[in-house]
Amino acid sequence: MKILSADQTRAADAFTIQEENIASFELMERAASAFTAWFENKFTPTQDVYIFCGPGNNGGDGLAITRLLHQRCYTVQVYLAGDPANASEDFKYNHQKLPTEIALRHVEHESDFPAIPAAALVIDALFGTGLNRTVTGLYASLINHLNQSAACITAVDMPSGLYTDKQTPTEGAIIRAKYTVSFELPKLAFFLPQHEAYVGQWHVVPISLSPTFISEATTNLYFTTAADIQHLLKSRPKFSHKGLYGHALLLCGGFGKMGAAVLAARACMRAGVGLLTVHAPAIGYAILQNSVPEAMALSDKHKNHIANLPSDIEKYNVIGVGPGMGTERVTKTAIGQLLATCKQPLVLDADAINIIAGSEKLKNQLRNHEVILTPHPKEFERLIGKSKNDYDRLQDMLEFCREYSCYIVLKGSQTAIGTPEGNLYFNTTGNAGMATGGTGDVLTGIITALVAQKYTLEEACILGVYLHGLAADLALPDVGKVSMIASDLIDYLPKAFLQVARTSA
Ligand SMILES: NC(=O)C1=CN([C@@H]2O[C@H](COP(=O)(O)OP(=O)(O)OC[C@H]3O[C@@H](n4cnc5c(N)ncnc54)[C@H](OP(=O)(O)O)[C@@H]3O)[C@@H](O)[C@H]2O)[C@H](O)CC1
Ligand SMILES: [K+]
Repeated sequence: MKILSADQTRAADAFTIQEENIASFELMERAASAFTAWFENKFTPTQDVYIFCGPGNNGGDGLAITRLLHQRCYTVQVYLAGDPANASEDFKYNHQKLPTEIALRHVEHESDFPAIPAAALVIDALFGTGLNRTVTGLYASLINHLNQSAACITAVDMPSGLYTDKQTPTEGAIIRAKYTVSFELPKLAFFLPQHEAYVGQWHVVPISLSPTFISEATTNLYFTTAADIQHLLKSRPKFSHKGLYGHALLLCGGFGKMGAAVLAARACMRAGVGLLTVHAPAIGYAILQNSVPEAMALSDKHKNHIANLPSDIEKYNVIGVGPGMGTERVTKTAIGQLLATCKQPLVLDADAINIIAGSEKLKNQLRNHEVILTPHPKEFERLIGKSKNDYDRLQDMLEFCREYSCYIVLKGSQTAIGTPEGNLYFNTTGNAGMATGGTGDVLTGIITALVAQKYTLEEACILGVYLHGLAADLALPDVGKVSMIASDLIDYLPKAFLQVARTSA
């Protein structure tokens, strides 16, 4: 699914209004009704509601929501910050439609700020996608006043003070919402870790914006939904044999870190690879054969670290490298030999990335391969350098993907996938239980298995990241966020595959 910019959203509004031959206030009514449906599903009318409106259409939404919640027996107080003379047409329309028993109270001084009870519900309808400068003055004081209340804040469309799709100047005040309810499609700002405190948990409600406009809109920004995944998963013909599903090689493991190799190998098998061979240091041979009997094992001549490559490396159709591997000199030499000789697609993770990050020569050799890199933010920083903020980091990532013609899976609470063509895909599955050792090794095994099964590198990244997070979501009710371990993701991977297969049937 596409992520549209603020300008594109405004254009979508105009296109929809014209295409359906409706008035703009009718589209606003759709937005307000959709928000209200979400709100009343979340909160019962037992808590007082305080709604704060700006002078534009975000505020117009706020007035319409006031009316709709009042009709649903919520106790609502509504406040206007800003000059009503500057109000938008649709704001004025909804102002006239306010029930007479509801007074729109003007906030002109800090003394007009209402005391907000901790148990109250606040709806932030000050600014949305029309924010065009830093919030200062009375607006900033009001936002700070709301943030300092213990009330639960739900933002309409955007947390006021936050830009929709570019870096917000840090000196401005920004609403810290517990929930943000946006319309039709999520905003780019929702996917950036730096905004979590402002956006909170984001939700999107449909308002039937023109499908024609959306399908014709150009963007390089996407977020992955179950609908997107459905057509990706390949079905398996009745007369299948393991040769059809690839033979992967994993180069991984090291002294004291053989668990990473076991996790990657188990995940690779559970993700459907036909055959798997794991090449690990000699100390890992028995461990692998005992822990992952489904995989074949090769023992490096070196006892504790990977120092050599298998002699028949050309027989594998994908090579996953890195989990638990370490960065010993002998291993660096082996990585250099791999990049200089092998022709297969590579999935590079963890210490394989750290080794490459330390050598311009090795980095330049990425250009000669089909490569997926799966760094966490620290490994990313070693590889590409420190970015000023999350927007710059995404641009830096796309620049690297383009320059080295590779795919990057930047792991995080909403993993971002960059492609050589300059596209960005944000994942929507997963949870905080995944913040535990070994989950990256599991992802490497999954993506390696998908490439072995002839998914394109882009498909393997999108599908692998989605299934990895979905497995964690399926595990959550049974193991919880605190007790979740990497092995749970492997154990729930079959259910994740079955769930995606069911929806695609
Ligand atoms: N398809 C949809 O998503 C729909 C969204 N809707 C809602 O409409 C808003 C966008 O409304 P808009 O009127 O364009 O803008 P805002 O309401 O966000 O802002 C109002 C005006 O505020 C001024 N402004 C901007 N930044 C500041 C600031 N830092 N300090 C003070 N004032 C500011 C600006 O006017 P100026 O003349 O002062 O420049 C803004 O125009 C969207 O978010 C949704 O909530 C519709 O309901 C329809 C469908
Ligand atoms: K808002």
